[in-house]
Amino acid sequence: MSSAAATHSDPYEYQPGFGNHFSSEALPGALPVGQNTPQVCPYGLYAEQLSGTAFTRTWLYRIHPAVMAQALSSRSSPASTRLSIPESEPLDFVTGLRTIGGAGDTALKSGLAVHIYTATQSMDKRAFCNSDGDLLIVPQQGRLDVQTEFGPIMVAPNEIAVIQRGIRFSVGLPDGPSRGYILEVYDNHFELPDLGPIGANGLANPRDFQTPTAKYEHTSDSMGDRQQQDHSPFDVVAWHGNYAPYKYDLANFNVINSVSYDHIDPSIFTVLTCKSAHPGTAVADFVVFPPRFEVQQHTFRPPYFHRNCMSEFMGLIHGEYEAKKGGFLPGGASLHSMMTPHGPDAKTVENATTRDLLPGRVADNTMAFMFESMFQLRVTKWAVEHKQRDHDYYKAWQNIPITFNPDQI
Ligand SMILES: O=C(O)Cc1cc(O)ccc1O
Ligand SMILES: [Fe+2]
Repeated sequence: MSSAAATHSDPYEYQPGFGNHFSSEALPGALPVGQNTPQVCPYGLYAEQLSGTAFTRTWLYRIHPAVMAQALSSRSSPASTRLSIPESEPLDFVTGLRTIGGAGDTALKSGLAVHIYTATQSMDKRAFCNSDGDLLIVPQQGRLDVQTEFGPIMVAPNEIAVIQRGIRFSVGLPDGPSRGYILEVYDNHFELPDLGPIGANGLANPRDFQTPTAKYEHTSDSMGDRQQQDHSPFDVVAWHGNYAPYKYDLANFNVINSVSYDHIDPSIFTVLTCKSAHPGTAVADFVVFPPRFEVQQHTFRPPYFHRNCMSEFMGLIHGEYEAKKGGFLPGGASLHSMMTPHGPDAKTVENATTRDLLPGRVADNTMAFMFESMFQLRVTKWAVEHKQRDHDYYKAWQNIPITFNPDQI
């Protein structure tokens, strides 16, 4: 931490070098030693991560998390909402589909979209085929009985289904009114993440993915969406190949995490990824926050405060999300756009900084998820103006205790 020679016109101190890992303290001992996210930071500061890319990031130790400044402005940009099912409206999976936002261009096969569906009716003699991209469907309420050209898939809340570009399907609602979330990617297919040093097993294991078996319908009823036809599109009697829909039960996710100290980047919870052409970045990652043990010592265990170079769309399938217990409801959704400060709410902070760090569970019976993208999502007018948008979301961070004490050390 040497300083470059100050000239008379420049009174400030600097750290020399280009692209180094720098570090700087305005008060001695303000940087935590040997870890990024202590349970309580020196001087009562808060840890906040600012990421520039997957490979460039800096930890800031500050008096107020950046989200508090934003909370003061009436134009707070993190957005949160809860979706209700319009029970009296006859909507099926396709007519009940609404787009929250997206980026890119289907014509160039580049980008993604985030949708939600609320449906009250099964698709009746109607089939759907998406030519734009692959769909990752996350039911939140009600099973989906998905008839595909490859055979049927029954997908329940806490399971996901992937239906790729061009595959015809029709959705029945065996449990009545249903809702859920959809991630659509235009570029590539979803893949399992590279496991790197994790090795051969862990996270979502290949054996737990389930692809349907052939089942055909031989009818002469008319069926079709924009296209009419006098027979069922589900008349495939046999098939083989490596392009087929599948489902996956999130309860099978083999959770890997820190068993010593510090909060790990949530990329460790990636179920599926749609890679971009740039190493280390994804068109979209599908990430889950499952029930698990938490054992990290001398650590602030919940998600840390951060400003991310990726866009984060989150939903909750059931239970409570660890960073906003009670403040984020099943069927809700939040969007923290690129570089928008966010983090745990005031209650979570208070508990996490004062609790005994005994080994314990991160809430049982919970499943939150995140669609995380390298792209900046443009939000639709429909979503921005939705009457259930939570305009009080910023209040989650208003009462974070300011614990800074410069005389502490
Ligand atoms: O914002 C969130 O709640 C998602 C999230 C979780 C986590 O454990 C670390 C970073 C992150 O963005
Ligand atoms: Fe986040």
